[in-house]
Amino acid sequence: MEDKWQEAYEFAVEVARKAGAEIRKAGDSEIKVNTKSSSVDLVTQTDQRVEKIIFSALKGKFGEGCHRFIGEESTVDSCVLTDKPTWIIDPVDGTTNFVHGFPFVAVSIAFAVNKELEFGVVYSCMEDKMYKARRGQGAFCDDEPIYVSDVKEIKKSIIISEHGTDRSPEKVKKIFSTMQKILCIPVHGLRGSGTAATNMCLVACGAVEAFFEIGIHCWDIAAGAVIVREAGGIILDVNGGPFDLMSRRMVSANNEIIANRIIKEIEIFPSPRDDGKPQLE
Ligand SMILES: O=P(O)(O)O[C@H]1[C@H](O)[C@@H](O)[C@@H](O)[C@@H](O)[C@@H]1O
Ligand SMILES: [Mg+2]
Repeated sequence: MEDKWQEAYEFAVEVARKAGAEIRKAGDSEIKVNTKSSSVDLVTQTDQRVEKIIFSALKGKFGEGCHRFIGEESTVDSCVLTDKPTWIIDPVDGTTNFVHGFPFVAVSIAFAVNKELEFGVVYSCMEDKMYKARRGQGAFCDDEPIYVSDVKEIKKSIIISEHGTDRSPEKVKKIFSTMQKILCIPVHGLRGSGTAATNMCLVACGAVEAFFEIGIHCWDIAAGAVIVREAGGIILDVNGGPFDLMSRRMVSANNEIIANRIIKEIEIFPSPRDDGKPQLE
């Protein structure tokens, strides 16, 4: 049977690598910082320019007719998944890191058809590491197969959590209360790279056991979701239900035991969905 999406997958890897090179060479002139949802939710000209580069490469190859595009800096098509082939893109995941020269910045490109994620590509451009996965065909870093950790005891785990860009006191209180409860299980450690896409790849390659966050967006996690699953991991909603790409919350983990142990400690707070539908409790 013809494999319809292999060419698109390989092209996405090429585009991610080129986009990463553009990020690396962006000089100080481009790091003119603007803000979005809060004074700490940063965006730069590089975010906008690199998204344009990615979009024009994909539209040039696949046309604008039947493919839809969801991108952090434009969301020309609203964040509603249809059955149409849909690209879900974060051109610079870890923008704050990029502005500060903190070396974890990723290009995240995911592709969905019939509302199912077909492949994900995450290029950690400062590390020059290419993570990728196609549904049902395994996960890779620089073409080497990667697998989640086999740790089942929470007290032998490292957990990643991020505080996000919302600084409202009630949310910050819940985020840090959750972190405190997890830290004092105790786990071996808490970490965070500052980019959700990279955090998910760290789960996929077994460097950490889980990453959870409330407040991320579909473009931050769509590619990482494919990579975690194909590396043998699991992704759930923070309430233990099924993962919902547009819900702006998730737990990704090496196995169900670790995922459910983390879920027990998470203090959930509301976060408006990417697709505008009412948020679940
Ligand atoms: O760099 P972004 O694309 O804005 O996403 C980041 C976010 O800024 C940061 O606060 C964390 O939520 C990360 O998990 C996101 O990837
Ligand atoms: Mg992002």
